[in-house]
Amino acid sequence: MARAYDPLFITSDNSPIDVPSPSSSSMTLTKDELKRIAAYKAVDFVKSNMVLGLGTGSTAKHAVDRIGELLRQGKLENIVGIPTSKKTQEQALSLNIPLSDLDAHPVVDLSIDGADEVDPRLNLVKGRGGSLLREKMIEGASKKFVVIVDESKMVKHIDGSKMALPVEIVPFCWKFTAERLRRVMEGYGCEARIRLGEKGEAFVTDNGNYIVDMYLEKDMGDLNLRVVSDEILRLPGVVEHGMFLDMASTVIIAGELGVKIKNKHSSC
Ligand SMILES: O=C[C@H](O)[C@H](O)[C@H](O)COP(=O)(O)O
Repeated sequence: MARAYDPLFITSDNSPIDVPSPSSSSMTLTKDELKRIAAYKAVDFVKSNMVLGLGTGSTAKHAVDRIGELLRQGKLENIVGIPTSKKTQEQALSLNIPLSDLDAHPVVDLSIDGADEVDPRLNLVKGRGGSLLREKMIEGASKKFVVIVDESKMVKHIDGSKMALPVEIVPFCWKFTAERLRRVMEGYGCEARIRLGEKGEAFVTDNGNYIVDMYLEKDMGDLNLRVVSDEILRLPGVVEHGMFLDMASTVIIAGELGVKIKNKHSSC
C-alpha cells in the first residue's frame, strides 16, 4: 500500500534533493513521479563543461528534460550531450542541448540512464525499449554511469523480474540466430521470441537490427553472468545483449519512502 512520501529521507547520501511536487494531494507519488525524482537527483551530478551520455526511456527522459531546463536557466553551461537513441536525440534537439557523438568525444564524463532491472551488485538489464547497443557503447565509454530507477526495478538477481532479456541481432537469418540463442540458454527453459513492432512486423532498432527477447523459466540465480554473456556474444549474428555487467557506478532508487543511492563497491 502506498505511504506518505518523505522527500528528505535519503540513505547513503546526505544532501536533500530538489523534489518535484507530487501531482496528487495525498503525497503519494506515481511511478512516473518516482522516476522523475531519481532523474532530478542524478542531474545533481552534472556540472558545466561536461560531456554527457543522454539515456533513453521514460526515466531518462526526465533527466534530459532537467538538463535542458538548467541550460535554459543558465545554471549549466557548455554541456555536450551524446544521445543513446534517435528518440533521445530528437528530445535533446528540441531542448537546444548541444549534441555530439563518440567519434568526436570518445570519453564521456557522465552518463545518466534508466534500467529494466538492477541486481544487488548493480548489474543491469537494459534494452526493453530497444536501445541497448548505443547505450552500452556510450555508457561503457563513460567515467561515471549513474542509473536511475523506481524501486520496482530492483531484483535479487538478473532476470529476476521474469521479463525479457533482450539481445540485438542482425536481421539476416534471424530465426537461425534466435534458435542458437535459445540453445545457449536451454538449461534455463528459454523461449526466444523476436520482438514485434506495433503493426506486428519485426521491431527494428536505431541500428537497423532486430531484438530477440529471451524469457527464462528458471532463475539464473548467482550464475556466472560473465560466462553467459561471453557465450551469447560468441554467436555469429548477435550484435549485443542487454546485460550491463559491472558498468554502473551509482544507482539512484526512488521509492515510496524516499531516495536511496547505491554506489559501486559500497555495501549500503
Ligand atoms: O532500451 C531501453 C533502455 O535500456 C531503457 O533505459 C530501459 O528500458 C528503461 O526504460 P524505462 O525508464 O522506460 O523503464
